[in-house]
Amino acid sequence: MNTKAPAKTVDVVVVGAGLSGLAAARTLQKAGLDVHVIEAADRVGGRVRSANVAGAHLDLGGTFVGPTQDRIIALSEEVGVKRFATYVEGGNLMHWGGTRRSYRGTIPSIGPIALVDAGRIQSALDKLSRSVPPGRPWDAPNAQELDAQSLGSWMRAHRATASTYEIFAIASRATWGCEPDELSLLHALHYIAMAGGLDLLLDTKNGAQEEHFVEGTHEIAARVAAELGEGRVHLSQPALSIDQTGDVALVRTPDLEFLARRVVIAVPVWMRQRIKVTPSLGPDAVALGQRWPGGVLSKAYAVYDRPFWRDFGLSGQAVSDRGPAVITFDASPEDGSVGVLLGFIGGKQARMWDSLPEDERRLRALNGFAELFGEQARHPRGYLDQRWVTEEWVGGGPCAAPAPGHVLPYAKTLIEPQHLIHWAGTETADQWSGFMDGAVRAGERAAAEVIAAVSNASITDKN
Ligand SMILES: Cc1cc2nc3c(=O)[nH]c(=O)nc-3n(C[C@H](O)[C@H](O)[C@H](O)COP(=O)(O)OP(=O)(O)OC[C@H]3O[C@@H](n4cnc5c(N)ncnc54)[C@H](O)[C@@H]3O)c2cc1C
Repeated sequence: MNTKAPAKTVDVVVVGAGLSGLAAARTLQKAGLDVHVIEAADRVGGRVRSANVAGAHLDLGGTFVGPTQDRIIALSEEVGVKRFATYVEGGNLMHWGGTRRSYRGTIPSIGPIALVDAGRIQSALDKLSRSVPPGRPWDAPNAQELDAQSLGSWMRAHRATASTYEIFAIASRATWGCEPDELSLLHALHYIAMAGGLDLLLDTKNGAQEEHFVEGTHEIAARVAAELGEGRVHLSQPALSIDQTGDVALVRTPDLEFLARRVVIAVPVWMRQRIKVTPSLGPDAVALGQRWPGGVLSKAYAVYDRPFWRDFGLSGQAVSDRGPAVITFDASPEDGSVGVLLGFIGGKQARMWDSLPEDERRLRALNGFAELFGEQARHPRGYLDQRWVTEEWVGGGPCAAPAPGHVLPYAKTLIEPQHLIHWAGTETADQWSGFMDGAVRAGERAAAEVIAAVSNASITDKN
């Protein structure tokens, strides 16, 4: 017997309550539309998630923001979530080729010759990225040639030294959750262009890691969801199917049905294929969902009585060629009342480490912290890790990592509306795609599309 309530007639259904879907819903509601959000998981936030461990607040997914990320900053300010500067005082550390050294700045000091070589590759990548128009990678000169190469093969063709290659491999693991050989060069360049250059992308001070949020990033999502009002966000309700007939879309979840004038889909691009859409999206749009997989990026957090590394003049920021965490940050609260080390584990290291049992993951992560910061790091008062591939409705992160040859054929279908369906999600942004800022921008852009479409339809109806 079918016990479902009768289909509810609404203006817009938003699929996915990550920052993108929530930003879309907020904009649509402010424009006076009747909006409902359906979310597959039992919580809002998607790739932003928080936890409290041993007195510390931890951001398990999206964490940092920086200059030019205006939309996430504006949204956080509107809902009253405050920011503070990431701790950067003192020396950074690197564990490289079996030895530990201190350095300042973003590129580790692996010796003068290696430093020059890393700078050369960075300049060349930055220069090439400026030839890729944000939001239109297909318009780049030589787009085909750029898409046919991987970031790794390009570095080899440009005779990057082994150290330079490894530095950019670490950046690739932490940025895209994949190895340089797994990523289309065109995608890497487009991503860099959308961030405004490698310095903005990789730096802490004056870059994307400059600040984090006092109450955590999840609080932004939670407050936007609360603002939407009681009964507007439906948890544990994955969109199963969307049937578009004439000017109405029937959206089905396990327990609910909606008849909507428009639908905004704000799920990770590789999750699109789990929703059955009729009429079919068409071969390229279907292939997009299959050929733009999520990367593999995990996090390990250790909580200490104090940020003890600061006593030794260290910032807590480190790079390691051994891992499992290849990059670390001091993620302590603003008042330093407890010490928090955050380690990023990505790409091939994450694939190996993610499959270990929890006690083994913890042991290896803390060994890595101890190699960098000394024996004290082996004994935290709390520990937590997060493996994003294991999240049923996110299944990877931080963003899409398409292989060589997989950008050009499908990129145009990323945001092309399909009859009554509009696309959001950070992967569809043309600035800071892959970041929380891109998620908010994409949600607001999709909402603007819907508002225009619905007002045009109303004018046509009246005539
Ligand atoms: C480890 C890690 C670190 C990161 N660090 C940073 C950082 O420091 N700074 C930064 O700016 N960004 C960072 N990011 C990226 C950032 O978190 C994401 O870009 C952003 O949160 C994506 O938001 P979104 O709304 O586009 O997608 P998501 O957050 O993935 O939201 C999509 C939602 O759709 C839901 N969903 C999926 N399928 C369905 C379905 N069929 N029906 C209904 N709902 C569905 C999912 O459950 C999810 O809630 C990081 C990400 C990770 C994983």
